[in-house]
Amino acid sequence: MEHITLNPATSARGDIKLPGSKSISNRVLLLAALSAKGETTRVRDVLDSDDIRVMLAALNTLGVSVTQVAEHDYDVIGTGGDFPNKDADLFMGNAGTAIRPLTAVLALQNGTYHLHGVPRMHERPIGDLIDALRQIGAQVEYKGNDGFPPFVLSPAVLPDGDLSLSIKGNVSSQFLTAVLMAAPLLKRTLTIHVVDELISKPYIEITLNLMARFGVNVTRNGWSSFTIEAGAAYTSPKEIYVEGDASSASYFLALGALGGGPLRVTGVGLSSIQGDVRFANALQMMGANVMMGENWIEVRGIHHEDDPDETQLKGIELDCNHIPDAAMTLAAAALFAKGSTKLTNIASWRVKETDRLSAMATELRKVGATVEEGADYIVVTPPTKDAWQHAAIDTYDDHRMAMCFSLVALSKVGVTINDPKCVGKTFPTYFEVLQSLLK
Ligand SMILES: O=C(O)C1=C[C@@H](OP(=O)(O)O)[C@@H](O)[C@H](O)C1
Ligand SMILES: C=C(OP(=O)(O)O)C(=O)O
Repeated sequence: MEHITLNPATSARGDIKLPGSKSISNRVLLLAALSAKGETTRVRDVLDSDDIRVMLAALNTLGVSVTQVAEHDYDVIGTGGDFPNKDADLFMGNAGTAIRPLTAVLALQNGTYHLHGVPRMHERPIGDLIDALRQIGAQVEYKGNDGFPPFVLSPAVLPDGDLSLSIKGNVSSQFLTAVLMAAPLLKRTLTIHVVDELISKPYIEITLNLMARFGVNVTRNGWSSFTIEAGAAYTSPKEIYVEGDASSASYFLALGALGGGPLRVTGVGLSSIQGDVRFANALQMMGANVMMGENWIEVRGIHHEDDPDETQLKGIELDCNHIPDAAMTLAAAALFAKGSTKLTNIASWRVKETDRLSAMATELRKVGATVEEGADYIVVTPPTKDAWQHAAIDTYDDHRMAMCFSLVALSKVGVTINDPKCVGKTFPTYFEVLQSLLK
């Protein structure tokens, strides 16, 4: 198996420009494609990674004009919400931000579409979204297991008059995002009722913010209902910049905290629309020194009084429902803290790229930590000074497992990461950027 060994490093410092946000790139590419017919949107600073390639390839197959005009910039021509190709087979890889919104949009295209992905995608739930879409007439036939891809969408049969549906929010917020983004295609007033507790709420704020940038304002009643009026239609903002990826920022911010810093990331900051910028607050709770500008975040560690080479973070207890992706980075940073760290309300970890609660517990133990794995929480107690082990970390085809465990390079034993190329899902150049910061 391919692997990368990171030798023990004593510090991490430097300045990096973040790659574009996965969540924003995929939303904006789709919204640009749904904008008024013939309008061109120049989308700048798009992330170059597997998940975005899945969206770009799907739009291309669907007959949308998407032209790369510079390394990270694309011109997308609006279709008025009506894709030219009405019959397509679409490979969705393992990209939640591609398959979920596209399912809702394609269910309303008056066409026939076969959606499928990698084997893990076929284990990731989508039933709550399909159930919601069926309430407004979507025609969906599962081709494997009910509630999971693969499936075939056929032309919807819409009921008359104003529409409403109920959607469950407790497995993934991407289902609500998908229905919100597709709603203007109905050209009827749609009211969405959210049942059960909605998780990962900040991602809904990203969705609403970007829909507004494309001219669609959603009326909301807190987190319980959302209404999109009949006259809503996407219009192109002509040009839009994708922020840096706040989840990718978390690895570097943690490195700065553990490796002394100063470590500055540019691309996200006070004006970010991504919830994962709040990872910086969690690091602050652990004792790191954090500064933020509009478009940058800088972190320094707190040095141990007796040993200036050691940073001294402290364990925390935190409800991480609002930062499900960056929370994984806290679990890895917890290896270096004084005392235990308990991360709660993270049941969704089990249905992502892998069962992340189980994978995280297994790999943290290999390094020497004591770990308690609950149904929806994890408690990490760091190894004692002599209990650190150099481990070969399995990554379960999960980019975040690989990136999180790279923090262990700052221990006295270093770390080996198996199958490091899995970072291609969101950050293909991660290990090169990392090496430039470690000393
Ligand atoms: O909407 C989005 O862009 C995302 C929502 C989150 O998923 P859940 O809502 O399933 O927690 C997050 O984990 C994922 O990486 C991206
Ligand atoms: C959960 C993730 O991805 P997806 O968009 O496929 O849900 C992730 O990137 O951590």
